[in-house]
Amino acid sequence: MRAAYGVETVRTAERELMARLPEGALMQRAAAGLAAVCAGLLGRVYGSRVVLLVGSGDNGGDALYAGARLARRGAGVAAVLLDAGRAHRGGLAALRAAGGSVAGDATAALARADLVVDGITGIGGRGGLRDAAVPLARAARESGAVVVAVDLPSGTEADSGEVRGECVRADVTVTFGTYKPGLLVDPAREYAGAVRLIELGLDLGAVEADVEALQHADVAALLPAPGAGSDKYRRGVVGVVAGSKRYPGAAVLAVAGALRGGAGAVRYVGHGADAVIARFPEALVHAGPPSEAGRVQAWVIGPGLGEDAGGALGDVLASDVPVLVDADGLRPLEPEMVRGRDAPTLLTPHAGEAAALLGVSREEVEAGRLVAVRELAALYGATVLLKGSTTLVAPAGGTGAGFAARPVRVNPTGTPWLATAGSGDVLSGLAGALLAAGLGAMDAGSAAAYLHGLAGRLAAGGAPVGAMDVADALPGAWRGVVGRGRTAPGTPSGTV
Ligand SMILES: NC(=O)C1=CN([C@@H]2O[C@H](COP(=O)(O)OP(=O)(O)OC[C@H]3O[C@@H](n4cnc5c(N)ncnc54)[C@H](O)[C@@H]3O)[C@@H](O)[C@H]2O)[C@@H](O)CC1
Ligand SMILES: Nc1ncnc2c1ncn2[C@@H]1O[C@H](COP(=O)(O)OP(=O)(O)O)[C@@H](O)[C@H]1O
Ligand SMILES: [K+]
Repeated sequence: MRAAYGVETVRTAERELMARLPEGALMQRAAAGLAAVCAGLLGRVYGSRVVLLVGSGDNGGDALYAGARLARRGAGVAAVLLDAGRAHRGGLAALRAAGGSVAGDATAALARADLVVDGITGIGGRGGLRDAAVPLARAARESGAVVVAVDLPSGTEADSGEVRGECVRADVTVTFGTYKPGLLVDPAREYAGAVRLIELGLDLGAVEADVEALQHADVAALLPAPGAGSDKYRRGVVGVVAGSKRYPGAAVLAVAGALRGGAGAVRYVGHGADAVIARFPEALVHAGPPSEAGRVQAWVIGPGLGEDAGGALGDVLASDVPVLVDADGLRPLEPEMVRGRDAPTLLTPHAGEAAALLGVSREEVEAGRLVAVRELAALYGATVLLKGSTTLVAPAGGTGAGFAARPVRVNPTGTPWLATAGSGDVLSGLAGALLAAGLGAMDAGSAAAYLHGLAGRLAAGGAPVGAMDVADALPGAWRGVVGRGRTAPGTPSGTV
């Protein structure tokens, strides 16, 4: 599990550690790690040109001390100070002592740079870059130099992943002590590039993370495997209420996801029965209301249902088994239809559907995904999986302190190739099968998103794919997770 902690938690842990270490030791650890990453990126340090963008806090201090280390190895290091009177004094003295300088002309220095170190703001930055820093962020981006962000790309919000206005776009972010939520969640994640963690020795073992990301080994441990005593009922029967005369394909895709998710059997209810049977003769189909379709261990309702989702929705929500509500099933959904349920409910909106449920704009949801997913989980008292470029899963909750303390999961495996019609239907079926197998709603949602992302990558291989290709790649993704997860835990390449 990869964990990310918010600013207050990081500051508390840093204070506790600093009290046990000589003064400045932590900043030296950070600067040493930062300088080592920069040296690796430069290849040859001697003779290279490094520009430090230095804000007035400790983030700038890290940049200055790292710059001093590079200057001692023969790099030409120039610091651009945002506020000359407030730059970190010790760091500036160290840079000067090592032969570095303060740049007179920032634009000229940036134009010649091989590597730019962004030390404008870290966890102390608030509310987007201030005016004086904006042209520097732009010039860094346009310089063609490698940009290394210190702790966070300046201009991103550490706790929420929000980006307000101009922001430094980094090739690599060297973060200290722990990941911060903003490094894992879009839109900020996109600005961070590849993220490298430098351990500082913070003691966060007893603290609940704010955001966490499953890794191969975590998912491998969650996925069900049939045993000698298994039969189709014990493996879990999924009921799928999806598709309509207008959208029969959604039924096929949701059933495909459910079958590849390990369901012992799939009961399909709706107007897409002929299409479902033509593609999946193993499906059991039923024309009547869901409550008369026979026993299931979980329901999936919504993909491609069209306008008349209301009756069937009431029917499945009245059941005593887990229910996943997606797409058209979300439209008639009111909080009170979900809040009183004893069995888990998992809602899987994309940003537009989440916006409609919250009564805000889609842009607002996309700009503040963490806030939106937590709000929805509180409003509906349900687990919520918010789809998109970084899919998030928030635990069912109320508004109490206990709720706020539980981590939101972020999926690290996604790929933009998944943004294709019907791929969400596959995800619904897949997550429904995991619910039917007995996984809790958080685990079912996050393991499904993980496999779905991997399947998208496998199917795409760098070229466009359709939703059925993603479904067909699920067994390969499953095998990859189970096989690798037991021997060599790790994330797929290219993800944080
Ligand atoms: N506390 C510690 O023990 C350690 C802290 N470290 C570094 O210290 C950083 C935190 O330092 P600080 O608390 O001094 O905070 P920062 O250096 O992140 O930022 C605070 C400074 O930036 C200015 N500022 C705030 N918002 C701004 C904006 N939107 N645009 C431009 N300037 C803005 C403020 O006026 C303030 O001077 C971490 O991110 C990390 O890089 C590391 O050295 C590791 C050890
Ligand atoms: N930019 C993106 N990067 C990664 N994944 C994405 C992106 N956009 C969409 N996705 C994923 O693609 C799937 C689309 O689902 P959805 O929006 O429900 O579409 P549909 O209703 O057509 O199936 C979701 O799993 C979502 O997380
Ligand atoms: K920074």
